Amino acid sequence: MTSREELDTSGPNVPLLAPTDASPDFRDADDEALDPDLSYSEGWFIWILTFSAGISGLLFGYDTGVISSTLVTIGSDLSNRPLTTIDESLITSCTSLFALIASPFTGVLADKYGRRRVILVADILFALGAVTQAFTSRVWWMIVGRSIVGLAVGSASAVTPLYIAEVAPSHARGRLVTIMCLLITGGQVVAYVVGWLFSQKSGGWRWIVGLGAVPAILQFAVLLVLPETPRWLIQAGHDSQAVAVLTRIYQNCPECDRVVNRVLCGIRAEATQETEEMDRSKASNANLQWLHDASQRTQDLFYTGGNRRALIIAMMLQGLQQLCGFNSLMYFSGIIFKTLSFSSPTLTSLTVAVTNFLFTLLAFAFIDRIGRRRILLYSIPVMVLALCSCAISFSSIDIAWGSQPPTHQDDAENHTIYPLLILFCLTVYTAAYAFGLGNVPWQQSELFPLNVRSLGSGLATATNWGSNFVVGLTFLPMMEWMSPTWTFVIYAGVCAVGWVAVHRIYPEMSGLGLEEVKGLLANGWGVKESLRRGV
Ligand SMILES: O[C@H]1[C@H](O)[C@@H](O)[C@H](O)[C@@H](O)[C@H]1O
Repeated sequence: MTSREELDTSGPNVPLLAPTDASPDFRDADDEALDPDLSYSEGWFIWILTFSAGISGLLFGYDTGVISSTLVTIGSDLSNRPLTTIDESLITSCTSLFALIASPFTGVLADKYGRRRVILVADILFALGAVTQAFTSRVWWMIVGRSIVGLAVGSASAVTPLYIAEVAPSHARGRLVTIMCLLITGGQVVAYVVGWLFSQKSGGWRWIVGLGAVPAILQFAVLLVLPETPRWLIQAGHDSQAVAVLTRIYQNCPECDRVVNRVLCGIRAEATQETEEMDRSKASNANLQWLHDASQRTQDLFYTGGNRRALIIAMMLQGLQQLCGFNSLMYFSGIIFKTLSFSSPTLTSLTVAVTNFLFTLLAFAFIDRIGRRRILLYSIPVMVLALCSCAISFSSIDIAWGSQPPTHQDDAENHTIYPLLILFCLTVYTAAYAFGLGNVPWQQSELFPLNVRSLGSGLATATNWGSNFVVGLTFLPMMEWMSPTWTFVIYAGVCAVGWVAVHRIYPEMSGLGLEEVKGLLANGWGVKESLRRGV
């Protein structure tokens, strides 16, 4: 372990540059000239770090995607009876509920023990949850297994984007975090395919859920040899290790030493400021210091204007990502397509999952070029149009939406062009969602300064899971009690309100260093400054 004082002699042999400060004019000409990021392609090391951490995304996608096929293939294998509606609701929603519980705590743990260790613990939980589900013969143990997976998904979804954002060079941060989203949506496609392959086999559902343990074990093994993020290492006082990691990250950069120093200065300035603040307020009992620090961070998050604004933006985006209703398709598209008389509802549902994956791939290619804000402002109106067209199409067919199972009032009437039109609208909606809202909110970590980053990310992730839980719980009742037309009109309304919020308060973050964002939000929402700067 190396102390901060040792760093100046152990770091790269160039003079230290002044750290970027929190001035509203957050990026000066000198920064541009020195920008490490604009003219080189990142090396293999950063890709290894990103993909290794991103396996959590695959697990997240797989474990949320398998539920629909699992439920329809369990039959009477659990507790020697068919699943009741309550069983099905509990098995489905306990995962989001426990993810909601885990995510804010993850923030505190990731500060104390490090980002990587939290991912390792999540892997153990993923594997434990998968094995519990695969070997159980009781409904209650199935619920326990799904809840353990929920804890894993909640912590992994909070800490993985944080890990990736903290290791990524700023010019590629958007793309690298989007890899996690790519793996989430890829995991959902794999889940649908595995579900389809095993659904005909007796007891096939045990394989469907049990296979979730494999990527978890793989990730555990890989992450054991990979490093912590440079930002956490500096915060924890391991400066020489941070220098080593940064040097490997920027190895392809023409002015590697200079760039490493610049990044290091920015991080150190933030870490030092935080240490000074923490030193000023010591807990009376040393054993409770971590609790004291956590409460100090919480106060800092809520009472410092810039941090509070960052939290509002992050929570707003995560809430919007879920309340726009996309996961109702993920969980219930089979039921929707069955009601619309498609001959193979599961195969039709696969179009949703595949479209989601392909357009996340497109976002991966464009996010750093178009910018986060602009991508949302372009894609949300398409979602609104698609949802409204969907609502109109639903109003044109005569469907009585019963809960178990949905029934048709008049089958002949439903065999019209409208089911195809609805499929088309839902595909367009999915494409627009995947291009924007499906991934931009996961860029959340870049909004927060170091001292409140993991707590802020944890709370934003909790908003995601809370809203996910609400949509999962309310979609079928809304379809039944309010009609499909009004359900989709409400989702369109949420998207429209969300567009206005994005337009007013979400500044463009593309290309900014993590330490520079603080300056942008310090005195206001920073929208105008960010647009003046351009992406
Ligand atoms: O970013 C992901 C992705 O869009 C998934 O398809 C969706 O199921 C998740 O809820 C979301 O967080």
